Amino acid sequence: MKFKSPPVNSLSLEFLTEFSIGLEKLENNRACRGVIITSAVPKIFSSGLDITEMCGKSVEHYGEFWRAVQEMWLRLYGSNMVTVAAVNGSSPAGGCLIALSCDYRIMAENPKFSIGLNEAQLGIVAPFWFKDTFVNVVGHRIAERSLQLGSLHPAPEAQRLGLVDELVPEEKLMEKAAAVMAQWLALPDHARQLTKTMMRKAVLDRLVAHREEDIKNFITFVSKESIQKSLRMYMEMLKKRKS
Ligand SMILES: CC/C=C\C/C=C\C/C=C\C/C=C/C(=O)SCCNC(=O)CCNC(=O)[C@H](O)C(C)(C)COP(=O)(O)OP(=O)(O)OC[C@H]1O[C@@H](n2cnc3c(N)ncnc32)[C@H](O)[C@@H]1OP(=O)(O)O
Repeated sequence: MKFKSPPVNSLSLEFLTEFSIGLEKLENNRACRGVIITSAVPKIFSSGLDITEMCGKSVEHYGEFWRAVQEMWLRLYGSNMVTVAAVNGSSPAGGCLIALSCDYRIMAENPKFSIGLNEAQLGIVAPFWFKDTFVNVVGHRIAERSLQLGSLHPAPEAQRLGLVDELVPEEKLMEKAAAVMAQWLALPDHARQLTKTMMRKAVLDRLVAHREEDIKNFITFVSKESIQKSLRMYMEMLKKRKS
């Protein structure tokens, strides 16, 4: 799957819905045993959740948007397929969550590309299931420090922390992703799938059990004037940085 929503592959409601439907179709296709996720937008894997979806909208819209974010994660993290992220650009916040939800992460070895859960820098808090996914990849201590600081890690640091599994030159990224996919697909599906479920079930079940409460929390949180102000200021900062 190649993300192609310029300029930055931000995860809008429309993008998330299309992504989830795409994953569902592949999941239901018995001929498809694995998926490599990458980007067709130069230098950007995904800029994370579309901030405009969280600014100045109705309570109903926030609820619909958050349900779509949850749905995407439940499908990807809970997928029976082998999932490989070929991270060919920067990948903050929700973009990082997509990579973290895959079975294996390969990143282009460009130190200008960074990845991490930087929510704290926006004045918002990564939800518990973003945090759980992060902890399952890098461990509690690294996740705690990185989350509190809202760190975006340049590719070499991300590899040192275990946030990505390996770095390769950009031109070799897809070749390497295909080799990793072949290695994972060489195992019998049932054994690999049951093992994956065993490792991920507790974290998936936690969101499923608290899904409606999580939506309510998101709506309450994002509707606060202080949070709206932080998000507006962050968007302004992005635009100013450009000019
Ligand atoms: C108690 C808790 C309860 C519940 C939980 C509650 C809340 C938690 C909620 C959500 C978690 C949030 C997750 C997220 O994913 S938030 C998004 C975080 N993303 C970022 O911080 C990335 C921001 N973008 C960038 O740093 C750069 O754009 C990037 C490095 C990706 C690319 O840089 P480049 O120089 O190539 O492009 P720009 O000129 O900066 O951007 C082009 C264009 O795109 C707009 N843009 C960028 N990112 C976003 C985005 N995420 N959403 C919307 N729009 C975005 C940018 O403003 C430019 O627009 P324009 O000026 O109009 O061209």
